[in-house]
Amino acid sequence: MILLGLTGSIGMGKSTVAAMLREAGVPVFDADAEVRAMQAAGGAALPAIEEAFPGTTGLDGLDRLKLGQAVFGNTEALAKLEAIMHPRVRAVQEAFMAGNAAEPIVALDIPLLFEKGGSKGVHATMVVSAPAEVQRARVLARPGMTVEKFEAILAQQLPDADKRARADFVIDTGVSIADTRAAVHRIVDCLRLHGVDKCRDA
Ligand SMILES: CC(C)(COP(=O)(O)OP(=O)(O)OC[C@H]1O[C@@H](n2cnc3c(N)ncnc32)[C@H](O)[C@@H]1O)[C@@H](O)C(=O)NCCC(=O)NCCS
Ligand SMILES: Nc1ncnc2c1ncn2[C@@H]1O[C@H](COP(=O)(O)OP(=O)(O)OP(=O)(O)O)[C@@H](O)[C@H]1O
Repeated sequence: MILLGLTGSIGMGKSTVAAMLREAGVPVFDADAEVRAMQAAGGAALPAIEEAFPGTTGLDGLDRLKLGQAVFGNTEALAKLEAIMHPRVRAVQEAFMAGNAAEPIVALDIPLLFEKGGSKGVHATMVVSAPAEVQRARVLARPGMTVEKFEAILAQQLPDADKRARADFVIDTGVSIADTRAAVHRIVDCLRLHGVDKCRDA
C-alpha cells in the first residue's frame, strides 16, 4: 500500500482535492474531522480536555473559541492539547489503515503534515497549492474571517514555497477545477501502475 500524505496551507483547496482523491477511489483519512468529532458533544477527548483545561467543555461539546484562546500563542498549552489529541487521532488512523490494508493507495489528509513531523510516516506527500493572491481571496471570502486572523494562521504554517519544495507531488488549484481533477487522476493512475518513484513527473 502506498501511504500518501495530503496537505496544503489554509485555503489552498485541500478539501476539494481530498474529495477528488475519494472520487478516484482512494480512501482518505481526514485528521481534522477526527479531531472535531472527538471534541463534539459526547466526544471521546472531552473528559481529558476538561481535566487539562477546566471550563472549556460542556454538554454541547468543546467551546472551541475558549480553548483556542488558551492554546494559540501558548506553546506549553498547545503541546498539552496535542498530547491529548494526537494519540487518539493516531489510534483511529491506524484502524483506518488496517481497514484499508488491501487498497493500493490510502491518503492521509493532515493539515500540519510537515510542521508536526507526520511526513516521515508516509511514502509520498501531495501538496495542494495556488498563487498567494488566490489563497488570500478564497480565505477572506469566508464568513468571519479577517485579515488579522488569516495572517496569524499563515504565520503558524510552513510557507507554501517550502511545502512545495518538500512535496513529491504538487497539485495546482489556481487553475480550473477540471484541470485540477485531471492532475489528481493522472497521479493516482500513475501511482497505481508504477509506484511513487516513477510518478514524480507525471
Ligand atoms: C484549539 C482548537 C480547539 C481551536 O479550534 P478552532 O475551530 O477555533 O480552530 P481550527 O482548528 O480551525 O484552527 C485554526 C488554525 O489554527 C492552527 N492550528 C490548529 N491546530 C494547531 C496545532 N496543533 N498547531 C499549530 N497550529 C494549529 C491551524 O493553522 C488552523 O488553520 C483546535 O484547533 C484544536 O483542537 N487544535 C489541536 C489539534 C491537535 O492537537 N492536533 C494534533 C493531533 S492530530
Ligand atoms: N482548481 C481548483 N481546485 C480546488 N479548489 C478550487 C479550484 N478552483 C476554485 N476552487 C475553490 O477554492 C475553494 C477551496 O476551498 P477548500 O475548502 O477546498 O480549501 P482548503 O485548503 O481545504 O481550506 P482549509 O485548509 O482552509 O480548510 C473551494 O471553494 C473551491 O471550489
